[in-house]
Amino acid sequence: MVSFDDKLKAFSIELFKINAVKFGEFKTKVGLMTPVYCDLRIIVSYPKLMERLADLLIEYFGTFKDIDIICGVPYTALPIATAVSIKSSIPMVMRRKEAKDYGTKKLIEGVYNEGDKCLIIEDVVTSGSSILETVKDLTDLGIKCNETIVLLNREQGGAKILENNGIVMHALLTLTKLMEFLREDKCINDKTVEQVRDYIASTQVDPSILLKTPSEDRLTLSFLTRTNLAKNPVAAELFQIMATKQTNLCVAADLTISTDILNLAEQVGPYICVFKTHIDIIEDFHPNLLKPLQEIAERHNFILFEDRKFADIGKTVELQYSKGIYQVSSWAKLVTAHSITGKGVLDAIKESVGLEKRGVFLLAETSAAGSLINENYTEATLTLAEQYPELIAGIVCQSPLFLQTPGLIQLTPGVQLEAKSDNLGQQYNSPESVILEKGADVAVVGRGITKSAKPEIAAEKYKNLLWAAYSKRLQK
Ligand SMILES: O=c1ccn([C@@H]2O[C@H](COP(=O)(O)O)[C@@H](O)[C@H]2O)c(=O)[nH]1
Repeated sequence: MVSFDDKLKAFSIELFKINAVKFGEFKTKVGLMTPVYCDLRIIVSYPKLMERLADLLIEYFGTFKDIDIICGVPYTALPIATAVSIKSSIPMVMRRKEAKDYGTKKLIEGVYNEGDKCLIIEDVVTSGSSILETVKDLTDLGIKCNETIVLLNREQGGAKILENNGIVMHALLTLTKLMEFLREDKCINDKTVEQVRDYIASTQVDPSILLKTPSEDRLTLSFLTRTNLAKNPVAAELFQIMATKQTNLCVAADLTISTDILNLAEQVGPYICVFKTHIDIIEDFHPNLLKPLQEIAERHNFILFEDRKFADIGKTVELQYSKGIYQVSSWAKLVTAHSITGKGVLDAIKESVGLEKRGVFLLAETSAAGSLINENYTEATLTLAEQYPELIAGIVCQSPLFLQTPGLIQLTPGVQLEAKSDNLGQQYNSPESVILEKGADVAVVGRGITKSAKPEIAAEKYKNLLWAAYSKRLQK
């Protein structure tokens, strides 16, 4: 008789053969490098393999006697849960990621009763946050979720995080076990195994981060937790950079000579998460500036942000964003826009040619004294932002707005230690006050750094002050 381990090994090798598990150098959706990539969505194209997976999950889990329903974590695990449901005859419910905006607005489809015990099915677990999101929607309806069965545990801390939230994880495979099977079969070599092992050790997720539920006020959630709540991909990348580099400092590189811009990027690169430009103030601008600037951004892991403040009719914004000498859409992952002309600006940025991953910060308030923006305008700007969840990375503002939308980022300019204002209406707050009182996630510092004799030392100082204030905010 074939042992369970032998069946699991044969299944693992099949996964490798269909490229559901790959080894090499891959970029994750938040821009980090990983030596192993698992894409289990592909199993839907291999019905026999899907059937084997369902059989293995059922055999591994053992008795279903205490389970009333099963639920797959959307989307990859939905077909897996369907196969398990058919084979085990345990009814399934289905979770929507977003409530429909018509009809019943139900988040959980299917038949269930309050008090039902639900087994959660997932394909791959890293931090466990997707499982927790599904569990939250189920428990809100009175369904009990204490166990999950998953195909692959990436061993990056997810099991502990789930345990902290009262969920026991049963994993068919760990990354270690999978690599063992593949090495035995000579699909991968010792060096690959070493690389993945080092990667696992260096990318452990902090188990304390997901103790709080994602619906909490954004000011109480860590940037790492908020990575999973961001709907815009650049916002997710930015949260990840902030958490990894421990910086929420954006430098405003308002310099007018190309070499000064490049020198500044190099000097402050290690301390910032965002490099904000006004590209049209550069006197000697030539498109040749952009490649080295992007190279520095890549090397120091920060995001290029053109503070263009688009405000024209859609057609003109389309041209300003993607044409002309600056070709902003080809290099700036983030841009700013005014909401004054309404939807057209956002439709233009969304539809234009350029980088695939792009995000917009909408300006809802300004740091300028005597600004004509009023409360109604700010409110209307937030309503407009809600209509473009996948495009809007965040809001530029001066007060703690959108507290219940933790996937959005608050960017606050007007930060300096030395001055309270300049002679043209700019108003400054201290790093501590913008984070703790004004609700900023990312603080923009321009002249406080660029006018300093040693910008790298000033940047390090602002970085430390801003991060300390953010850490204090989390402990409140
Ligand atoms: O309300 C706003 C929106 C944008 N800014 C920009 O931030 C920097 C601030 O530079 P400092 O030298 O720190 O004053 C600058 O690029 C502005 O265009 C802002 O100040 N206020």
